[in-house]
Amino acid sequence: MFPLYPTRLWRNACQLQVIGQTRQASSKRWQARQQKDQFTREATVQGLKSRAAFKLLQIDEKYRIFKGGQTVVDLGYAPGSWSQVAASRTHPYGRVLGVDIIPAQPPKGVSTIQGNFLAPEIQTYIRDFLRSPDRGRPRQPDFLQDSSVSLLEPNSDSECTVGAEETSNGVDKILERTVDVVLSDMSAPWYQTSGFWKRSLSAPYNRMMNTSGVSFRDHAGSMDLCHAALRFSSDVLKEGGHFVCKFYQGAEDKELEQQLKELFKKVHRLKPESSRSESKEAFFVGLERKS
Ligand SMILES: C[S@@+](CC[C@H](N)C(=O)[O-])C[C@H]1O[C@@H](n2cnc3c(N)ncnc32)[C@H](O)[C@@H]1O
Repeated sequence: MFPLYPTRLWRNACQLQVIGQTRQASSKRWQARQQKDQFTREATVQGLKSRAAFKLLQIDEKYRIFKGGQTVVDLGYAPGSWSQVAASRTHPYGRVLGVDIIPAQPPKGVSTIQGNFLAPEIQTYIRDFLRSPDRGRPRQPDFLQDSSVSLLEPNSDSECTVGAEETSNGVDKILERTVDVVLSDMSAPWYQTSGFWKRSLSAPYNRMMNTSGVSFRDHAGSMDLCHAALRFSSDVLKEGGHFVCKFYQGAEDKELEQQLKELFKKVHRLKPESSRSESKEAFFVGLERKS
């Protein structure tokens, strides 16, 4: 029997129900928006793990960051569409290492590490992986395998750089800079408390939200992740290597841009067409790491 006069517990229960309904409504709106979105539809058609692929494809179209044979590190790879693009662009001798805090099915041809990139022990593990030049690299071209991202044609000027640019064991012995491209699409994950929660390796988005929706919080969180990605790049990127980093715009992004300019010959700030206009996300591209 419901109490005649609402108790505090009862009022709280009603409030929780309203919050639950609002969250369900917003997740329904999110699903409806996804269904209408042209990039989401295109991603499904092309066998890509998410629409995020098009942001990287548009960046690569503009700045030509990928070549065959490169070593690419993809920070915050899940569900894996950037890694799919990188694997396809660096095919057949390239290697792609994805790192994510949440478990996700590794895309084909991609090595992955699950862990918090901000944790020093995880970074040590990543560096150990990268130090062995052949770890995660295909021994021979995988011509016979049918690529699930066959519609992503490699750049016409692709070439295999293994053995051409590197020292005999593939490692820059002095600085241990083994990486050609660092990508970071990290944004602090927020657990969903209701909605379409699902226990699944192949749909990690269904367990997480990418942002809190509070712009200062998202900006501050993204600055921490970008600074960490930049510090890491400064240790592992080869001279001439490139850096792509998603960030949420705010008061501190100028300082990050300045730091990028110290490390790279050219720095661009952009918002690709496929990035939702209402979102504060934008991207920095650092081209050609200085010596
Ligand atoms: C927008 S999603 C990346 C989408 C991905 N680029 C793609 O194309 O499929 C952001 C990812 O960053 C990951 N992430 C956030 N903070 C992280 C951290 N500290 N360490 C590792 N991964 C992190 C999240 O778990 C999430 O999967």
